[in-house]
Amino acid sequence: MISEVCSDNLSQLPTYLYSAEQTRALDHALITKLYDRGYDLMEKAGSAAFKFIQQQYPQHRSFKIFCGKGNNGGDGLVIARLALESGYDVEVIFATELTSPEKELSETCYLAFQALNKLKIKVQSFDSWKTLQPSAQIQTNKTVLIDALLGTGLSGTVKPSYKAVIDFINAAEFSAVYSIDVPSGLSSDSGMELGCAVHADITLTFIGINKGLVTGNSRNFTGRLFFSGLGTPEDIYDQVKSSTKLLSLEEINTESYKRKPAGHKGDSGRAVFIGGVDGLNGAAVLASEACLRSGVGLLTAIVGERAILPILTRSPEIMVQPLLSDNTVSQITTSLQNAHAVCIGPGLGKSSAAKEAVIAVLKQKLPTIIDADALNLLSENPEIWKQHGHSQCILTPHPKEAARLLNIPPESVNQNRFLAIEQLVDKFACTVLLKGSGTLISSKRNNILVCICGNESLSVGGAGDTLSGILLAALAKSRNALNAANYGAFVHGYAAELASQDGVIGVLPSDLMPFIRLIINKTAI
Ligand SMILES: NC(=O)C1=CN([C@@H]2O[C@H](COP(=O)(O)OP(=O)(O)OC[C@H]3O[C@@H](n4cnc5c(N)ncnc54)[C@H](OP(=O)(O)O)[C@@H]3O)[C@@H](O)[C@H]2O)[C@@H](O)CC1
Ligand SMILES: [K+]
Repeated sequence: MISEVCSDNLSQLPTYLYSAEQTRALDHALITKLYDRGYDLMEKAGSAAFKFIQQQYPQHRSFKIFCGKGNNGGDGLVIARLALESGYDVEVIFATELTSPEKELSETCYLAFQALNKLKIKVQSFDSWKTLQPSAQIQTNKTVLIDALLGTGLSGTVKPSYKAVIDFINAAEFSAVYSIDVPSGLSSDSGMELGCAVHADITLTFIGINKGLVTGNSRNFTGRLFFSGLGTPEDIYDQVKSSTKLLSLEEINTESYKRKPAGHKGDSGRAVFIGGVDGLNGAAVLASEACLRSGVGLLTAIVGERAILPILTRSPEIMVQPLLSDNTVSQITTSLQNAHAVCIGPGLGKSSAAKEAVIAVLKQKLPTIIDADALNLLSENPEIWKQHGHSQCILTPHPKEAARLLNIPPESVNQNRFLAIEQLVDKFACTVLLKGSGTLISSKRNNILVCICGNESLSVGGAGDTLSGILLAALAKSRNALNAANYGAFVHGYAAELASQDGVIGVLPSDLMPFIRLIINKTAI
């Protein structure tokens, strides 16, 4: 069975995600158990890929198959043979010159090459193919380009000869670009392009889903991502332990989010939000409303003066007070007396009152969400966390905030989000939610969840504030930081998808509110 890797299919997808090395171990275990040779598995992968292309593009009878010299290229050669046997018009183009196939191709790829050779098809190198057909004459209409250049075996920056091919593919206007296993050039470990990568319309990946296909920049390249387990038996997966999981509702205990029929407001969680000072008032409005729509029982918002009126106008249910600049500590200590959870940071600013507020909050040792400016205050004043940090916190950095917390350049976070979250968890010993496409959540070493819900509608100001509000309600109700982080990320991302039904552009974080409510009512059962 082939399933699309998307929020609607989470229950059908495998639980674990794998590194390139782990995928190789899975392949090896599978070949040892079920097949005589790696080539039989390649036949299976190629055949699944060919059938899927036929299904996706029934009108297209022309394939241009770009191959590398490893097993990813071998998959392409199997597709080429099957397509020729089915009467398709096929061209096979190797990225570089092939002078001695037996020596240059991987062992398994060479077997696929020999099988294809029996059909007497001419295999060309990219350079000679390009010379013979100036780009103006290259037939792209009704032609599917199959990208079998590089798969999980890519290491280091893409070599110039391959980059030239990838640049050509991205510039040409084929009807569709279909990547086998991984868009060539994308790291299947980090989700970042290694110099360049193919922009696919569809990617079909096999056996295990690579971690790099669901986070980082992967969505810029994979197009729609599909997965086929190729009938791999369950016990093969038991042989390769992964510490990274796909976040689905099965990972979340939604029991605490239910309403008791005879419950009262305190049972639904008492929460306090601190932030939204003047100039940044909107953060408080969005976070407060998202918190209410996420079902919190009672919310107090301690905010800048100018946020009071808009908050009360939108949501008179909220108890609002101005954040005092001269008596911050006692104000916060009093407000938190009966609270189940607190969120500090969105629109907080970095004034001395803000710093005092962060310390006062941490001293209470309550379940706490630390976001935005509160994170920056921790970066600039590391002694605050050293003295007052605790494990019931959720830190919610975006990559730049994460870089500041770790005192490393932002590129280092982006190049390896999985490593960055491990370092954050090591350093802060609490739950961390690393924002970005394919949100990562972790509360202990060797245990990372990847949330694939959400889309580019969230790349606007205010999206993070809305997430903070959802997390605050979840934390006030569950009082379990990891569970609340998982649920909050799921609800926020999925609400963004539902709010984007007419397109992702122009969706406002405030548009998410009815969908937040809808998802919580549907899932907290
Ligand atoms: N295992 C199995 O049985 C099955 C595996 N399957 C398939 O195999 C794929 C994995 O195959 P793989 O391990 O052979 O690696 P692959 O992705 O083809 O890359 C190796 C090639 O890339 C090259 N290369 C590397 N770095 C480079 C760079 N920076 N820039 C440029 N080139 C670079 C490298 O060249 P070299 O460095 O050796 O000169 C070598 O030629 C997997 O994704 C799936 O599609 C399926 O058929 C199921 C069965
Ligand atoms: K590929």
